[in-house]
Amino acid sequence: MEQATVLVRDLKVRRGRKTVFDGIGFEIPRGEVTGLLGPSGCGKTTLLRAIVGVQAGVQGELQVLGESAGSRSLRTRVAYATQAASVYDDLSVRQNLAFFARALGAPRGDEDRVIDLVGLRDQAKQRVEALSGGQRNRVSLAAALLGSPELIVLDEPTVGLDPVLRAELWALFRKLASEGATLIVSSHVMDEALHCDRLLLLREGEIVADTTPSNLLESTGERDPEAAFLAVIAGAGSGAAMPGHPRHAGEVAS
Ligand SMILES: Nc1ncnc2c1ncn2[C@@H]1O[C@H](COP(=O)(O)OP(=O)(O)OP(=O)(O)O)[C@@H](O)[C@H]1O
Repeated sequence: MEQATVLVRDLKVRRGRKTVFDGIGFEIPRGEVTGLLGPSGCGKTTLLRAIVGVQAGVQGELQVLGESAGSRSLRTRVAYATQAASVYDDLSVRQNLAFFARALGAPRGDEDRVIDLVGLRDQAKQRVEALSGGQRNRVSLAAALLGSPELIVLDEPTVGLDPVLRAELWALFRKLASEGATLIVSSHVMDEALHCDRLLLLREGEIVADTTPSNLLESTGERDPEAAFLAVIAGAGSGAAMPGHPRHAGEVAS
């Protein structure tokens, strides 16, 4: 069997006094878009931070592309775009990306490739401070795509975007996956589930479903992901999803 891009076993994470995860496990296959979905505060950002190796207080097994999460050798193979755009306001879009490209050792001219990918060619010469919030976030996303990383981790990349831009970004994520990249995309908007190949549904630090969009709808008998998520939660509340119980591909707590 092909090695999973991300393999998590008995993961425990403490943040301050709070236990955010108390023994979760799952695998993320290569070349797919996995949606990490769940309500605000359920642990999405904490899990993404653990996967990219920047979260403190982590215990358990966490393998990324065959290495321990956060290993030095993963620096250029794994990209992470946080919720808050981390870009320089007083530089233009192209200057920002040229700077990050040099820092990463990305190929010459890679900034223009990623500017085109995120649809910011017309804004390339504009200073970031003059962009809209959604455009700023796309600069951050473009930075994550520099150097063609194998694993791309995106924390709520579509938040605050209009429906047209959202659809364009999901089309981009699908294109990157079709070219072989593995994407993990978090969202608290359940409708975004339908764009993903796989879903990890989180609630209060527990994986309540590790499934596909079609299995989620089929197993709950619901038509839309929001209702399906609520049905899964209702099932979890009845004791079907035990805390820390490792779930298998396609399994839904119901
Ligand atoms: N620095 C911190 N110290 C202590 N607890 C924290 C810290 N950051 C987050 N938490 C707690 O950890 C839990 C998970 O937070 P996390 O940010 O991972 O959730 P999330 O699903 O990404 O939420 P959102 O969708 O609102 O970004 C929450 O209960 C939160 O209060």
